[in-house]
Amino acid sequence: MNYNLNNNINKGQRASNYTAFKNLLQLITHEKKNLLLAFGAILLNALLNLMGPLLVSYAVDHFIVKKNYHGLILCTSVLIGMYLIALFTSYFQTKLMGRVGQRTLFTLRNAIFFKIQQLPVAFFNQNKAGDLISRVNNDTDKLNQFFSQALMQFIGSLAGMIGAGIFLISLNFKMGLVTLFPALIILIFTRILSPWVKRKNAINLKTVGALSAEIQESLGNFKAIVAFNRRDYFRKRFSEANNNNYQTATSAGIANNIYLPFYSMCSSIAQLLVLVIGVYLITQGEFTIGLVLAYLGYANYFYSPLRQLATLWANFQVAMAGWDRISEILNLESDLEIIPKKEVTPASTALVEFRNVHFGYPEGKEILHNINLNLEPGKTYALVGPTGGGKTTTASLIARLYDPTQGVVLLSGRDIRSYSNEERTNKIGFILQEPFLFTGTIKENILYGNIAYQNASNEELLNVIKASNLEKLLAIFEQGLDTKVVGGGEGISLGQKQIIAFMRAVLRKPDLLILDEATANIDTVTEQLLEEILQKLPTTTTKVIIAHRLNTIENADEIYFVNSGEVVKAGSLQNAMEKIMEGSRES
Ligand SMILES: Nc1ncnc2c1ncn2[C@@H]1O[C@H](COP(=O)(O)OP(=O)(O)OP(=O)(O)O)[C@@H](O)[C@H]1O
Repeated sequence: MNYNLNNNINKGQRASNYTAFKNLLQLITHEKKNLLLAFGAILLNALLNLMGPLLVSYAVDHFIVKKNYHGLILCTSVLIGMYLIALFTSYFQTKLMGRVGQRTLFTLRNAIFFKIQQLPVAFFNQNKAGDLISRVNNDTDKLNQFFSQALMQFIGSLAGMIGAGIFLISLNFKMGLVTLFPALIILIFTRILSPWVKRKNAINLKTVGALSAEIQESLGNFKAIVAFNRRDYFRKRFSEANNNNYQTATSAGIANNIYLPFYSMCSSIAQLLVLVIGVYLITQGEFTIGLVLAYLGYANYFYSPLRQLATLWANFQVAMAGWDRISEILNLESDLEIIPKKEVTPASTALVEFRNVHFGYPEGKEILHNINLNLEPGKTYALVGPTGGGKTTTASLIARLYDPTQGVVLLSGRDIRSYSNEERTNKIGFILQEPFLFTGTIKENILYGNIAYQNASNEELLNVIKASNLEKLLAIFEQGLDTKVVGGGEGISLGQKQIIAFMRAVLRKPDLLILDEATANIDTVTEQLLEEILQKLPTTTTKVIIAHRLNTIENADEIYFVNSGEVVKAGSLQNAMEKIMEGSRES
């Protein structure tokens, strides 16, 4: 499956504004009560504001013209009271929506993070961490801004406009239509331009992601950059990404600001129309001054929010572009689904069996071609072959980091796809080529993913470590279990990292232990120690060892040669050596 989020195939799935917004609202259904309260407050606010021009018009025609000061004071008091309540409703909804926005941000970030964690390794192969971070941090924040600041203003402005429109039409139908005509032009203009504006914002968010990916890549590889003196190269790449972001941000800014001048112009035209026609109607005796004032007031109530809407609509486009990028992740499903359990009569006693397995990475050539393989319990297997021959890929299929493109992998006679993740990882321990350590202590790192000893005290754990013959390895670290590990294992040598990863895997007592170049950075004395520990593992533990160092594999029961899509028995170590030499010469 193609998991590349920045690939063109995903663009076809982009939702319209309406569908995107509907999907987004589904995510915040639990905020229904607060949204309704805020909605009520904003409607009340709009209604109170709308009563203003009518009261002013009434005051002019009935109290000012007729010099009724008592009525004027009363009317003014009502007006002040109304504006005070309107102020309170505005404060109330702002506070409420601020909280809704923050909670939405929280929910969204959790939803994306949890989804990312469910996705298979292929997803991480195809996407840059920086871009994913930008989606989790930056794009969700765009939505938060929309929710906490813009949504209710948006609804309030719309409600105000609809109310003002009703007043305009009901006060004088023809004049109302003339006043509202520029709004029709605005609507058409907005509909035509919105997809373009959203696209500009989507491109901008993509370049923010690319910039973030660039930063992440250079920070993650700073040692290589310094060692190879590639600062200039990375500076150039960063400048390019930064420049791209600058260009797209500028054009998104222009796109976002295109509404405002046009809306303002239409608004001024509408007010001019009211004035001209209103003055004409007064001279004809069909209108009063108060009515023209009210008309101007309502035209203002109709067109002022429109100006605000111009900015809000741009915010909405940014938020929807962000939401598209977020939904791209939320809509992904892992293709490593768990299928129903179906016992397969084992063709053999094998712990792991490959039946006609084919595999290729997305958009790549086939790496494994029709492989049939049996790994028996308790035996040690070595996978050897030239660089890039497919050893790690074979091991990854055994551990179900990927599924075969064809054929099936069986674990204890059962399709490996029918095991839950927990069952499978309990049975298989995989020590990767580049072990990753988490910030914490060695204890936390060796217990990573190990439920059995999660709450064990240091003393209890030390006993388990002794029983597993690992105490000599732990002794390499001065502060034992409490040795601090920082920033992914910085400050710890690669060999030491491999020892911690080794202890982590052995302590889980798996049925199958895969060591992928797991001792490549360990001195020969310590390697001998690891070999002894491996020998003392339960007799039923199957071991798969991938190694270039031949002394590591000399005790294997069976050696497999992996190259050019094939996994074949190499027979003796000597034979394997010759095959590797041949394979290397060919490639
Ligand atoms: N994530 C990936 N996406 C695409 N192609 C990949 C990926 N990982 C490996 N490959 C390709 O698959 C082939 C086999 O790679 P693999 O890592 O299995 O080889 P290997 O025998 O373990 O090599 P080495 O001895 O260098 O570790 C190589 O051509 C490699 O470029």
